Amino acid sequence: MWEAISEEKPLVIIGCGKMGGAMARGWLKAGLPESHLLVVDPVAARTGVEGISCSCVFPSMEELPANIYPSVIILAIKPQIMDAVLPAVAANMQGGPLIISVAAGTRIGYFSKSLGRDAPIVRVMPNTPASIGCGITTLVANDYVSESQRKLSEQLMKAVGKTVWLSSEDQMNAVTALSGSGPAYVFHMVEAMAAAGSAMGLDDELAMTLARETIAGAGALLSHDTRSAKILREEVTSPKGTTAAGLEVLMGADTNLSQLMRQTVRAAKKRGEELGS
Ligand SMILES: NC(=O)C1=CN([C@@H]2O[C@H](COP(=O)(O)OP(=O)(O)OC[C@H]3O[C@@H](n4cnc5c(N)ncnc54)[C@H](OP(=O)(O)O)[C@@H]3O)[C@@H](O)[C@H]2O)C=CC1
Ligand SMILES: O=C(O)[C@@H]1CCC=N1
Repeated sequence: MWEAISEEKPLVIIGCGKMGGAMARGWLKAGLPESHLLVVDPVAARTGVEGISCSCVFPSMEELPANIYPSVIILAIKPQIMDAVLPAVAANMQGGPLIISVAAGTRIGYFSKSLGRDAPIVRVMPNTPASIGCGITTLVANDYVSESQRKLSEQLMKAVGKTVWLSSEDQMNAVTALSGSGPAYVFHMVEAMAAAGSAMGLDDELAMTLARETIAGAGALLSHDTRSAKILREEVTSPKGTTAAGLEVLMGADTNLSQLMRQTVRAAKKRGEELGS
C-alpha cells in the first residue's frame, strides 16, 4: 500500500495534535517508513511529538525539504485556522497531491476554492482509537479524486481501523457527531460510572479501575462477538436482578440515556454545521 508514498513523494501531515498524531503513530505502526512521513506543526517542531522522530517534524510548509512532491497532504489542523494555512498548501500543489482533510464541519467546496476547483480532495472523519488501529473512519471524495487516489485514501484509513464510504457529504456532520466525537462520550461514561461507584462508598481508585475495565471489556466483547448490542445487554440482565433495576433508571420513560444521547449528538452535529458555515 505504501508504493505511492516515497521519500521524494512523502505523506505530509499538517497539524500533529491529537488526531494528526494518532493517525501518524497508527501509520508508522502499520509499516509506513518514517523517511516517507513529514509532519508540519510549529509546536511539535519545538517540543517533539510522542512516537515520531524529530527529524521529520517541521515548523512550517516553507521549511519542508526542497525537491519533494507530496503524494498526500493530510490536513489535521483546527477548522478555525484553515484559512491561514491553505495558502501554503496551495503553493505545494505541484505534483497533484491528494488532499485528505479530517477537519470537522469544513466542506470540500471550501477547500476547492483555495486549492483549485479540480484539486482531488477526500474528506474523512476518523476517531482517536486510530492510534491503536481500532478507529472507524468515514470518507467522501470529490469528482477529481482518481480511482488510485480513492484506493490510497481507503488503504490509509484502513491501516488505522475500519472504513465506510458515505454516499453524500451531507451525512458528514451527523457522522462527526456520532463516531468522531463518540470516544469522548464513552470516556465520560467511564468518569460517570467511576463517580457513581465512589458515591456508593468505593475508594476512588478502585471505582475508576472497575469503571475503566468494564467499558474496555464491554468494548472488546462488542468487537469480538457479532451479536447485537441488545442481545449482549440482555445477557447481563437477569430477570428481576440488579441490572434490571439499574436499567429501569437508564432506560426509563422520563429520563433515559437514549434521550440524552439524542440531545448530545444533535448538539455536536449543530456545531459541525456552524464550523462549516
Ligand atoms: N481530536 C479528535 O478526536 C478528532 C479531531 N478531528 C479533527 O482534527 C483536526 C485537529 O483536531 P485535534 O487534533 O483535536 O486538534 P489539536 O489542536 O490537538 O491539533 C492541531 C495541531 O495543529 C497545530 N497547528 C496550529 N497551527 C498550525 C499551523 N499553522 N501549521 C501546522 N500545524 C498547526 C496545533 O498546534 P497548537 O496546539 O499550538 O495550536 C496542534 O498541534 C480538527 O480539524 C478536528 O476537527 C477529527 C476527528 C477526531
Ligand atoms: O471536537 C471536535 O470538534 C473534533 C471533531 C470530532 C472529534 N473532535
